[in-house]
Amino acid sequence: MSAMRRMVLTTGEPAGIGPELSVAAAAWFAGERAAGRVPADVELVLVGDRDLLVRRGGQDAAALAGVGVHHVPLRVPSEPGRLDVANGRYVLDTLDAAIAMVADGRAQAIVTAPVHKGVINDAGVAFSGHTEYLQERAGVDKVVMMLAGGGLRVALATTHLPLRAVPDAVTAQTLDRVLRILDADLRRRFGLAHPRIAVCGLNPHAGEGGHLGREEIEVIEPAIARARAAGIDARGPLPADTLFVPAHVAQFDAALAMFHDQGLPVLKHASFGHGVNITLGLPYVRTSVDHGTALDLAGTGKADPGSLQEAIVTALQMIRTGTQADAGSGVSA
Ligand SMILES: NC(=O)c1ccc[n+]([C@@H]2O[C@H](COP(=O)([O-])OP(=O)(O)OC[C@H]3O[C@@H](n4cnc5c(N)ncnc54)[C@H](O)[C@@H]3O)[C@@H](O)[C@H]2O)c1
Ligand SMILES: N[C@H](C(=O)O)[C@H](O)COP(=O)(O)O
Repeated sequence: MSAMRRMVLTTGEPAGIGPELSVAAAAWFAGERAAGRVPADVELVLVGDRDLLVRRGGQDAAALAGVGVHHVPLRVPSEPGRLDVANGRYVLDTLDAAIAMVADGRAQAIVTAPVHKGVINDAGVAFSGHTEYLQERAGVDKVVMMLAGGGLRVALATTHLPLRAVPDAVTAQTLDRVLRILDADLRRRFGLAHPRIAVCGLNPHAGEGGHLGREEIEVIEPAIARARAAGIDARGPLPADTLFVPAHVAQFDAALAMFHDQGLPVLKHASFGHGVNITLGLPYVRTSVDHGTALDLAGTGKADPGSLQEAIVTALQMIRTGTQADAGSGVSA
């Protein structure tokens, strides 16, 4: 790893709150560095249209002088709260620029402000989310979405899928890969020596012994058994409705939910505005906010910057922990 550690922050959908939060994050970051709470050899580079950032940044815009800005031009002018499909491609341009920077070692982490999935699809590009886009661009067969906040870590076996498609996507192969990636990155990127993973069932009451669905018996239990045989401390399948009660939460380091809205409502209830979305299994660190584009708040200055700040702090911790783990195992990063 080069002496300078660099995080790139993609500034997100231009009509949303991403640009103003990114500039606010730049101001906060510069203050943290000046106060010595962020090491002097850590750099933040914003990726987006420079004029847009200056306009949306308001009084924080002066902070742009203290961080790097990698200019990516808007395709058409952008107004707060008004999506324009012509800028769908702009959003992907910012992601591609960030990917190029981690791919050639200029940066160690990507932090993403929120994008609007719908408008990118309306622009004619099939786009499920950053998670799937980064997986494809990195050329890896699987990554894992995990959100952290409020004392919880919740990973997902499936991500942005119609609910109707979920049971077919919960396969032996998927669970095997997800459990291995989750265990490996909890060790390498979070420094947990023995991660405990609580696995949710898919059906109510984890299938009620097969009376409310057989996925637990036929797919999830065998995957847990294979994981355990491989040295992974996976437990379950457990009923998702009670897995998150406070007395149980202390007994595991991460929960694995079977689908998006099984796990994320719990996490967002516990920590909305301060949670972090993390992609595990990439060859670099990627974190993001726990919220979307909030078109209703864009340009008002009322959006809470907490989650983006947490995403930056988490990315930095993950870089550090990964570097220490690699040094300990003789891998050069
Ligand atoms: N990381 C990401 O890129 C990401 C994450 C979640 C959702 N999204 C996308 O964002 C778009 C809009 O999604 P949505 O409307 O379901 O969710 P949203 O998070 O944009 O908005 C939900 C509610 O939370 C409020 N809110 C959101 N962020 C806030 C903040 N920082 N401070 C204060 N209040 C905030 C909004 O005003 C709104 O009332 C969708 O296209 C979705 O896919 C992107
Ligand atoms: N599933 C995420 C959430 O609810 O916060 C969000 O849609 C972002 O996903 P990507 O990081 O894949 O864009």
